[in-house]
This record gives sequence, structure tokens and C-alpha cells, in this order.
Amino acid sequence: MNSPMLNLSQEKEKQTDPKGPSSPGRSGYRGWLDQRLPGPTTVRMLMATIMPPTMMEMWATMGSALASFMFIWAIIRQYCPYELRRYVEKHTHHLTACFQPYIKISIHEYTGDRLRRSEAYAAVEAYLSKNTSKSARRLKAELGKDSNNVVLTIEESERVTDEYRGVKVWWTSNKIASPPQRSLTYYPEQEKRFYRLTFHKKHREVIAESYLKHVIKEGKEIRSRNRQRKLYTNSPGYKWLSMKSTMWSHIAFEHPATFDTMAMDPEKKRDILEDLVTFSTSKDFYARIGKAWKRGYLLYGPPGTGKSTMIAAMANFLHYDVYDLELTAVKDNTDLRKLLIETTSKSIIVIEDIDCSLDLTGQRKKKDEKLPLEDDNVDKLNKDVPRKDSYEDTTSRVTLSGLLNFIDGLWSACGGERIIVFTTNYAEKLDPALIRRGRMDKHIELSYCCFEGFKVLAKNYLSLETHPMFDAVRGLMSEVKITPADVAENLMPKSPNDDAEKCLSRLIQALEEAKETAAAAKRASESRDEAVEEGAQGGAESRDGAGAAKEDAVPDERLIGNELQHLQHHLHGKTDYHATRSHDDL
Ligand SMILES: Nc1ncnc2c1ncn2[C@@H]1O[C@H](COP(=O)(O)OP(=O)(O)OP(=O)(O)O)[C@@H](O)[C@H]1O
Repeated sequence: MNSPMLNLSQEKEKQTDPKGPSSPGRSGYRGWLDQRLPGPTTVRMLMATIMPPTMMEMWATMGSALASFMFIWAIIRQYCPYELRRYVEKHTHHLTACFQPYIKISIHEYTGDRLRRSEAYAAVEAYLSKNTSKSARRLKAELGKDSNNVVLTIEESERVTDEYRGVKVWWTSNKIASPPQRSLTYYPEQEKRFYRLTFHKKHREVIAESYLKHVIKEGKEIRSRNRQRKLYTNSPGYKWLSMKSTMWSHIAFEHPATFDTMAMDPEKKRDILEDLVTFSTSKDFYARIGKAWKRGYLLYGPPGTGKSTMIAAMANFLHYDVYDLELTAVKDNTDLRKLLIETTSKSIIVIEDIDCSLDLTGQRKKKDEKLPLEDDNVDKLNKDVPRKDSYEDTTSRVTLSGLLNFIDGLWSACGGERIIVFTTNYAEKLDPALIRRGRMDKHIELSYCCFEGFKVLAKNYLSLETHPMFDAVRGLMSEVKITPADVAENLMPKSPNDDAEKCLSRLIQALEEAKETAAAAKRASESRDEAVEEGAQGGAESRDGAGAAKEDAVPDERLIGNELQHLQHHLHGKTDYHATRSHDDL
């Protein structure tokens, strides 16, 4: 028994093609059907019944047009100049946008002339990594904070859905390759990455006024919670390794110092902590008083008193990145400004030993004054090796005025929430303009170890809160100067058998030796003064006699001076001699 549908199609067939369903040489729709739909007649007839002839034709035409378009587009993409391709793409987008009820918002990684990575992009990245990584199918994995957890971000071209107050939105991650470089360059081709948000136009208000703010706020919070803090350097050696056009290279910042482990006067410590907290929570205050949100700290004191350690403690306390600026590696003031622009907010910019970094009187200073290759003998031996200064300008042209502008010029305000730290052993050597309040707002002296500082170190190194030997340490510390670095070294166990008593005895012995040396130095100094006094008295008696007395005094003075120097060397090593002098000077 035939089905009514089949009958109907057969009837149609009779009407349109008198030659019958399978007869050869048919033309028109039936012929076309034979060609396109091979197979049993019944199936073909069934399809013909489901799809009216005009619709089938339409789909077929569209299919082949689409295939041709794709083919032509592939050829265009390969051979057509980049500019023309961009032009076509742009106008195609405009055309399709007219018929679509959706709005698209792009958030680019770099805005402007690639000066700085957009914070909005970074925030969206963090937001999407948390909120959509469960629904996305293609993800990138990176090591997060402390290299312990894995942070997932969505892969390029991946599309994810998000929902906010019942409104559905779509995010895609994209990138555009920039035009190929005309000149030969070692740098890889730059890509411009961006996120695109798509939503229905009826939700424009919710998205623009509320959703985007929500994404940025949450993204920033996630970032500050999760991010691995970094230690940056501008040293050229590292720059070539990274092969990037950025001026900074970085590694993960993993210094364990904290204010708890810092040996210093507790009052001073509290004062610094309060200052840091006040600064980091005063965004609105700085805006109100019309001042850039930054603060300068000058850390000064003898070597080994904890200046570098304090920078690490500050960074850990505030969760900031650290930019260690090597001033002698900066070519000129323009490069200094570029470095500043590339720093991010929530960071500490450090210039260590500022007095040695540069001749800040405006004169230039050779960075490598004694390059081995500049030695004539070496040059003769290695004639093929180019002299370093023949291909590389080793002179830093950074001037004092360039540095002053770096600290509080117009450009210093970009980024915000930044701390600038200078360290020095000789604060008195610095130009007053450089360290005046407003540039270096807070001057912190890090000095010799006090008993409270010792207690912190004893807790750190020996896990001791108190001990009977502490009294001896307290007594000696009130009489002699010793740096926290020296105390730490004496408290450090040197073998598995070193217990707390042994370490404390070692420290007491070092302090006693230091006391003896200081006493000997004092005696030598007193006898020098006496000799000078005697010489002066002799001079009053007679001119001739004075000459003789002076001659006697000079060798004495020299001898005493040498003895003093020798004793000081014995006490603290060569550097500490300078340290003592600098501290006293300060
Ligand atoms: N105040 C301190 N608290 C805890 N440890 C300290 C302190 N000062 C120094 N140390 C210890 O001594 C070592 C040297 O300290 P640090 O490098 O911070 O001194 P510095 O003042 O920066 O010296 P320099 O002026 O030579 O750079 C550190 O590794 C640290 O362990």
C-alpha cells in the first residue's frame, strides 16, 4: 500500500516530468535533483517532499557561494597586503553590525602607544579566570602566587558566558597581529590582545553603569590576592636575555624579610609601619590635596644595618612589587622617564647606594672605568675582540635634574601608589635638593644593634625569647657598637652541634673583643692628643724648640693613626671602619 505522501510526490512528478522518475536525460529540477541527491529514488523523493524545490535551490546556491567566499578569503588573507585586509575586515564588520541587536565592547591590553599595560585588561583577565574558568573549554595554565597554585585564564578565541543580575553576556579573548616589521629586527612580532564583551543592546545601561564596574573591582581584588609579586631590574644583561621591547626584566619576588624579623628599635619600627599604612590608605587624601600618590624614603646608615632588608620587609608588608633601578645602566634622562612610565602602581622603586650610582653634580661618570678590554696588553693579545667602548656607550648621561624630575616631576604622577627608596651609607654626601622633604619625605636612620634588636635576632636565629646569658649581652651592647649583620652572623649556627649557648658565647666573645679593641683605640687616641698638646707647649717656649717638638710629634701621630686604623680593622673589618666613621659623622 502506498503512503499518501508518496502518492502526492509521484503525482507531482507526473505533472512536472512526463518521462518518469528515473528515466535518463531529464532536465530542470528533476535532473538537478538526480545530480545532487544520488541514492534510492524513494529517498530523493522524500527529501524533495520535505524541502520545496525553491528552498533546496536556495540552500545549495548559498552553500556554494559560501564555499567560494571562504576560498577567495583564504587567498586574500595569504596574498593581500595587510592594510587592505584590515580595510575589508573593518567595513564588513560595519555592515554586519547594522543588522545585529548586539553591542560589543573591546578592552585592549595596551592603550595609547603601548606605553603601559591597561589595568582594565589585567582586571578583566583576573575576573574571567575566576568566574568563567569552569565553563570555558580551552584554558591556559600559569603558576600563581608563591609558585604553588595554578591560575587558569581563557585561551585566545575562546568564548565564555557570564551572567549578572539576570543579564547574559559573552566574553571572548582575541588578538590581532600587528603589521609585519619592514626593518630587520630581532624582536618577535607584536600581538595586540584584547577581550571583547558582547551583550544585547537592551541591557546597555546595566552593563555600562554597573556590570563593568563590578568586573573591574572584583578583578583588581582577585589580582592583588593572587598575583606573584615581582622583582624588576633594568640591567642591560637581563634585557637581552628576555628579548622583549620592555625596559624591565623580572623574576618572582621571594625575599622572606618582614618587619617581625627586623632587628631595630620597636618605637622606630612602629612609626615606620604606621607611616606605610597611612600612605597606602590615603588615595583620596592625596587627590584632595592635589599631590601625586607617592612617597619617598631615604634609608641611611652604616653597611650591614638592614637597609636592603627593610626594603624587602616594606614590599612584603604592602604587597608591592620592587623595581631595582640600576642608575648607571640608564643611558639618559629620556630613558629614565621611560623606565618610570613602565613601572606599575603598588610598587617600590629602589635606587641603592645613590651616592655611588652617579655623579649627581651634573658631571658624567664612566660606568666601567677599568674595563679589562681597555687594557693595552689585553688589546694586543685579542686584536679581534672589539673594545667594549667601541660598540657600546657605557656613559650614563642621567643628570641631577633628570633624577629630580623622575622623583617628583610631571611624569612621576603616572601610575600612582608608589614608594621611592634611596639607600646610602653617606647621607651627608647627597645633594640637599635630592633629599629635601617632598622628594624624600621620610629619612630613616638604620644604626647599630640595640638590645631590643638583639632579642629579635635571638628569636629568629635561636628561637629564644629569654636566656640567662642575655644579661651579659645587654651589658656589652651598651658599651660597644655592633651591626645587626655582625650579631646575626655570630648567632648563626655553624654546625649541627651548635646549640643556643654556643652561639650566644660566640656573640659575647665577639662583643668582648670589640670592647677591648675600642678601649685600645681610645687609649691610642688619647696619647695622640697628649703628644699634639706637648708639641704645642714646646712651640710656645721657643721657635727652635717648637720645630724639634713638631718633628717629634709627627712620627708619633702617624704611628698612633696607624695603630688606630689597625685596631679598627681588627674590630669590624675594613668596611666597618668606614661605617663607624660615617655613623659618627651623621
Ligand atoms: N636590622 C636588621 N634586622 C635583621 N637582619 C639584619 C638587619 N640588618 C642586617 N641584617 C642582616 O644582615 C644582612 C645584611 O643586611 P643588609 O644587606 O640589609 O644591610 P645594608 O644596610 O643594606 O648593607 P649595605 O649598606 O652594605 O647594602 C642581611 O642578610 C640580614 O640578614
